[in-house]
Amino acid sequence: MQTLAVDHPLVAHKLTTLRDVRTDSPTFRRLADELVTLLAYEATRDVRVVEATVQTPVDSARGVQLASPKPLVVPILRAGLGMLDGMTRLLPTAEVGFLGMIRDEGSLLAQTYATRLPDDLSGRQCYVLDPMLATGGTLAAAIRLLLDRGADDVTAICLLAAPEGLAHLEKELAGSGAPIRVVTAAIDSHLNEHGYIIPGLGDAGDRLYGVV
Ligand SMILES: O=P(O)(O)OC[C@H]1O[C@H](OP(=O)(O)OP(=O)(O)O)[C@H](O)[C@@H]1O
Ligand SMILES: O=c1cc[nH]c(=O)[nH]1
Ligand SMILES: [Mg+2]
Repeated sequence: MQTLAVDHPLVAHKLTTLRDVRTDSPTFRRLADELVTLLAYEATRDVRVVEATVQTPVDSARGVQLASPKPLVVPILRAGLGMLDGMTRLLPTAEVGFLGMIRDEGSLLAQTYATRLPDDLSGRQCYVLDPMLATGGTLAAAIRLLLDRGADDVTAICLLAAPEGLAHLEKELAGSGAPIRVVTAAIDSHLNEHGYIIPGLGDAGDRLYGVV
């Protein structure tokens, strides 16, 4: 599994404001949207393309186009939805599927409550969107579900990741055969006893959707 913490002053600046408890939900939503576009630029370095020739107004030009089948973008509801527009801005022709998952705050285990995805993902590159990689339980379950349907290349795009969550993903998904990548704005220090990322940014879904 490859992990990339994107090192860029704009990412760092936007993340700092995103963390700030004084940042209201409209601003939080805008910053999450801007951050995912910056992260998606790095996360799509391996997006599959095929050679293509087009006619310019003056001559023919050899280039590339996105390969088929089209990539699949999977926001994990609720908080992942705040990253969807920023991702489709970069990959407008991608298909979008949905997973609704919620972490039980006692057991910290992820439950899936909604699945709107193709049954067969053979040969598909998938980009999973979830702002927070804390224990890794949610993303591990989501990526496992995609691999079980045949996905052969999965990249998770997060805003914050905890070392514990990265280690969990590594353990759960090692040996899956398909390339698994995590692209994040930062790797934070640790999880607290409630499974929250420290220093983190609080509950991403609550901050995105005005739950005070
Ligand atoms: O790595 P984990 O320990 O699984 O925690 C990360 C998950 O927790 C939060 O979701 P939550 O369950 O709070 O639901 P929400 O997205 O609707 O807020 C967050 O959006 C991630 O999906
Ligand atoms: O810090 C955390 C951990 C899990 N989920 C969140 O939204 N924030
Ligand atoms: Mg969530």
